[in-house]
Amino acid sequence: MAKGKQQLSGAGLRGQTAGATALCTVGKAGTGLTYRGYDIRDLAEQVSFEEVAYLLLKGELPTAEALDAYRVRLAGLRDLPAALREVLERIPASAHPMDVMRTGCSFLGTLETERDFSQQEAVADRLLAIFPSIITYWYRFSHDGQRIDCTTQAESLGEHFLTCLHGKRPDPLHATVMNVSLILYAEHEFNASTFTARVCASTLSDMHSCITGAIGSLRGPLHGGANEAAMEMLERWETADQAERELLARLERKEKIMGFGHAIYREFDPRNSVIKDWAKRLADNVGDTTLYAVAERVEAVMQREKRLFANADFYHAPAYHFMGIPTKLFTPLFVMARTSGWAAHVMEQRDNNRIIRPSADYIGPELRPVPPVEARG
Ligand SMILES: CC(=O)SCCNC(=O)CCNC(=O)[C@H](O)C(C)(C)COP(=O)(O)OP(=O)(O)OC[C@H]1O[C@@H](n2cnc3c(N)ncnc32)[C@H](O)[C@@H]1OP(=O)(O)O
Ligand SMILES: O=C([O-])CC(=O)C(=O)O
Repeated sequence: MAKGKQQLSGAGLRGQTAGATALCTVGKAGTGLTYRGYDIRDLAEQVSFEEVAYLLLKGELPTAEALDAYRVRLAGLRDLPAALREVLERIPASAHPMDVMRTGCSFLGTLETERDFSQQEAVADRLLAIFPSIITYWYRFSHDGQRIDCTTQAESLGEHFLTCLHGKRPDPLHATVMNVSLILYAEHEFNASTFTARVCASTLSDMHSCITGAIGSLRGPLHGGANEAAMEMLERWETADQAERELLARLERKEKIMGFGHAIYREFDPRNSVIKDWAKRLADNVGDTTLYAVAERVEAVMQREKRLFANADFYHAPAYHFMGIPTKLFTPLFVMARTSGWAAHVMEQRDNNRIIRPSADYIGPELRPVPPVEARG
């Protein structure tokens, strides 16, 4: 019993420092979020996702000239190799899009293997540029039988995604929200998926393996999968009152409510108010009278009943929905953004590496003899 308790108190490595980073601070003084010293709210208001990716991967915000060159570079890396297209065409429509992202990343690693670490920035740029093409090519082929052209001239990664998905240039409001969303999701210190990437990097593995592992970690509903799970919950409810009644019943049954709570933030998630404002604008834009109101009621009830706040995933659900993005593609969007942070962490880990290998408290049986097979059971 004492051992079990000890185990629980250390569960999830909560509160333990597991390394150093110059990339990001989460929850300093209980609240804020910064990327390389810049406040997330300033970044979300003033720059593009491409600038943030450059900041994370290369250390500083780009000059105007460097940014132009970076945009052109990323746009030139969007196309899919024929062999990858063939693989994507074989994945059924019933597959989860996160499995498509994981497979696409892993397969690309067989075609464009990172042979040595001098290629790391090139691999990171390629992954950033190609993920929107991977997911939309598969989605459009498996759902509509269409082989889309992934070489759009869209200026930004977000617009490229929306153009490929919907087959037309996006509404400027959607392009703006997508940009903000990608910035909010870009980086978050030693969260589970980034830590996965760093553990993998610490063995001196290749970039595709690190990112493939990170995608697997992000997929779960306790992490990135919460935006999809939040949407599935919200769309069941037709009015705010119904939402409140059924939410209270879920809480009574001690169910976890996806999109609420956080391992590090204690008072609020600074990304929430940003994406919430944009979700409201999108709701007004589409004339929504239900979903946003339901989401606001859920947020209020969670605060009142559990003192739990909405995290970055919660209002991303209605925001993406209002932009006509299928629910199953919500977490892949998180991948598209977080690839910048993951790759930056892989590079940082490689810069000052020691294999990550913690210890465990042993709670199994004492030393004992191996019984012969006929004596077991
Ligand atoms: C972008 C992101 O990845 S943000 C995270 C996205 N994930 C989610 O939204 C999933 C729902 N949330 C959760 O499961 C958790 O809040 C996590 C995984 C984010 C953090 O987990 P922890 O650090 O273990 O949470 P924490 O220690 O703060 O939990 C405290 C208590 O609140 C409860 N709690 C935490 N979150 C929730 C929730 N969303 N719904 C109901 N109860 C909750 C816990 O069960 C725990 O109760 P207990 O003390 O009775 O066991
Ligand atoms: O930091 C975490 O544990 C989860 C999170 O919010 C993120 O990865 O964006």
